[in-house]
Amino acid sequence: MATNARGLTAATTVRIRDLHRSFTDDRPVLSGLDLAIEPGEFVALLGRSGSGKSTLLRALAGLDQDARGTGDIEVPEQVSVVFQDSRLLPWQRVLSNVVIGLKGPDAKARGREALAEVGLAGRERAWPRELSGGEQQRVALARSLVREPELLLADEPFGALDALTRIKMHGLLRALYERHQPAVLLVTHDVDEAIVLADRVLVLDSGNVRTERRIDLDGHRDPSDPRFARIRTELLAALGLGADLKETA
Ligand SMILES: Nc1ncnc2c1ncn2[C@@H]1O[C@H](COP(=O)(O)OP(=O)(O)OP(=O)(O)O)[C@@H](O)[C@H]1O
Repeated sequence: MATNARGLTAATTVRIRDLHRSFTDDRPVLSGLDLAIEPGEFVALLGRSGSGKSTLLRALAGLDQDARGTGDIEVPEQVSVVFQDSRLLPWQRVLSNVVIGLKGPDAKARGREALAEVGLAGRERAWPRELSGGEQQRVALARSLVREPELLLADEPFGALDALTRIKMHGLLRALYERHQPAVLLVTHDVDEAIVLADRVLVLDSGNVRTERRIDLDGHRDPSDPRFARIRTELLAALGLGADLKETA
């Protein structure tokens, strides 16, 4: 089987073995976590507040200098990260933000194409402050995808958006995902968001993945579909919430 530069087999994009992370001596955040993500697989990660979702994502992104711990982490060469805030540079125009650090004579053309893909053609010369929160997140997505990542890490990318914009962003992310086919790890509090978007949903609890649910709904995923509702109930139970509390975890 083919292997890439870091020795991963072609059938795996992410592999984590026996991952331990903590910030203090008395309380481990991740304890013995194993995880594999296949190429092009969309995985959502749920868990109560403080369960270690961001810690796991940051470990995969190599951004966890504050944490101590052991374990093997294998990720592909090209990894992009999006956060809840767009992290655009306010002194750079939109197109410059998208292509920042990107090499090659066609960087700007690729940046323009990425902006068109997220519905922002014509806004290349705008300043970040001239865009709405949703538009700024679109720019952040364009900046991630223009690098054609094999792995996209997303830490509550829609957490700060209003409900309507969030639904639109779900459609956009799913369309971008289908076109570019990166593996995705999406951290979210929103159970419905996880079911709408992911192929597989994991629930993190007490330092490890305690529940894993493949989303076997084909085509358009409708929250009013009884099968969707059943999966939601299952995941809410895994989060320790009753069926009557279904908005967020
Ligand atoms: N830099 C840090 N220094 C000290 N403790 C930290 C640090 N980052 C995270 N922690 C602690 O680690 C635990 C897990 O945090 P983490 O942010 O991974 O949880 P989370 O599941 O993403 O939470 P939330 O859903 O609220 O964002 C928390 O108890 C948090 O206080």
